[in-house]
Amino acid sequence: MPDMTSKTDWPEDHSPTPRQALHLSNLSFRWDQTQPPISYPDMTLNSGEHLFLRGPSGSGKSTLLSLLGGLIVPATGELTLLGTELSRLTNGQRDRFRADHMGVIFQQFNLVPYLTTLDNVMLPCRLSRKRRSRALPTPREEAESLLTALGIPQSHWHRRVTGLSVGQQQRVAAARALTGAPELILADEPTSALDSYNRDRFIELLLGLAAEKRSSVVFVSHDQSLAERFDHQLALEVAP
Ligand SMILES: Nc1ncnc2c1ncn2[C@@H]1O[C@H](COP(=O)(O)OP(=O)(O)OP(=O)(O)O)[C@@H](O)[C@H]1O
Repeated sequence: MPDMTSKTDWPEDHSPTPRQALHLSNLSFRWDQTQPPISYPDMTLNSGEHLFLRGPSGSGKSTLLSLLGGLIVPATGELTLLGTELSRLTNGQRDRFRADHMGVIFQQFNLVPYLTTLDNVMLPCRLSRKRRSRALPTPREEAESLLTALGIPQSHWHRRVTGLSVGQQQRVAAARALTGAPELILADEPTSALDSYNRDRFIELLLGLAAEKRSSVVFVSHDQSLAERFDHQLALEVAP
C-alpha cells in the first residue's frame, strides 16, 4: 500500500493560483508490452505543498517525473496539473505548459555548457513570457538574488557554468528551476552527489525559496531521512 502522510493543513488561499498543484487518478504507464504496467496510487497535492517520492530502484519514480513533465503520456488514468488534464494537450501544448509552469532539477543538471551561470539561470525567462513576467523585479535581478541566496559567488556569474564545481552547478540548476516562480518544481535525486551537510543545506534553501515563490516541489530521493521535511510522502513499489 502507498504510504501517504500529511503533516500540514493548507492555509486559506486568496490568490488566483489553482488550489491543486497536481492530481493523479488511476494513473498507469507501460514502457513496452513485455513489461508490466507501472501503476500509481491516486493522490492530490495542493498548491505550495511539497511531496517526497521514494521507492526502490525500478519502482517508477523517474517515470512519474516524466509523466508530470509531459514528456510521456499515461496508458490509463488522469494526470491533472494546475487544473489542466495533460493528456488533453497536444505535444506542443505540453512543451509550452512545461516551460510556463515547471522548473526541473535532474541528476545531471542539464545546464547549457556554453552559457554563463547567469544566462543559464535566466534561460526559462527567455523561453516563456509567463515566467519572464513573474521574475521580479526583472529576470536579471531575480537571477542575481537567487544565485546570492544559493551561495554562488558573484565572481562566478559571468563564467561558463562548466567551470563551476558539481555542488555549485547543482545550486545553479536549482536557481534556474526557481526563476519566474513556476507553480511546480520537479527534482530527481538532486542531492545524490552531496555530503550530508551540503545536502541538508541545499534542501533547506530549495524548500525555503520554493515557499517564497509558492512553488510546489516534487522531490525524488532514496534517502528516507529527508522525508520529514516534506508535507507528503508517496512510496512506490516495484510491480510484481
Ligand atoms: N526509457 C525506457 N524504456 C524502457 N523501459 C524503461 C525506460 N525507463 C524506465 N524503464 C523501465 O520502467 C521501470 C521504472 O523505471 P524508473 O526509471 O521510472 O524507476 P526509478 O524508480 O526511477 O528507478 P531508479 O531509482 O533506479 O532511478 C523499470 O522497470 C525500467 O526498466
